[in-house]
Amino acid sequence: MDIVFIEGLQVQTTIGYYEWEKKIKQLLVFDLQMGTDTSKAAIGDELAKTLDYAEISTLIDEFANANAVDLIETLAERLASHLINEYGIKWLRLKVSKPTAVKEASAVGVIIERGSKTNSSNNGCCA
Ligand SMILES: Nc1nc2c(c(=O)[nH]1)N=C([C@H](O)[C@@H](O)CO)CN2
Repeated sequence: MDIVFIEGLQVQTTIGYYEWEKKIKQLLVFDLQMGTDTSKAAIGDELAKTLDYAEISTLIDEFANANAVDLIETLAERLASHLINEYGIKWLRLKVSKPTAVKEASAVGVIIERGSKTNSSNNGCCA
């Protein structure tokens, strides 16, 4: 399986459990790996046949700003689900970091993996 990735995508948004957090914007950083077959785009040199990382970066910014939630777990889960449904992604790994949340740490956050890397056309054998 090939991967299209986005690393260090910075998004300012409203996120947090505490009341004071609901009145401000804070920095989130997104790292995303999406399993795909990049050869389909490479054969004809066609953007339409791959996952457009620029389009998906814009989508992540808009999604985070349209979905104010308490926990980064909730944002990560909803975003992963949206990407899988919208782009037919079979497997993804999403890291959401909140760099300013704990002053003693450079970043805190969550990493989730959804879907399967197994190629369904070979009956689960020998991925
Ligand atoms: N596992 C998590 N722990 C915490 C979260 C979170 O989203 N997931 N959020 C907070 C607060 O919003 C915090 O960021 C305020 O500094 C605390 N712990």
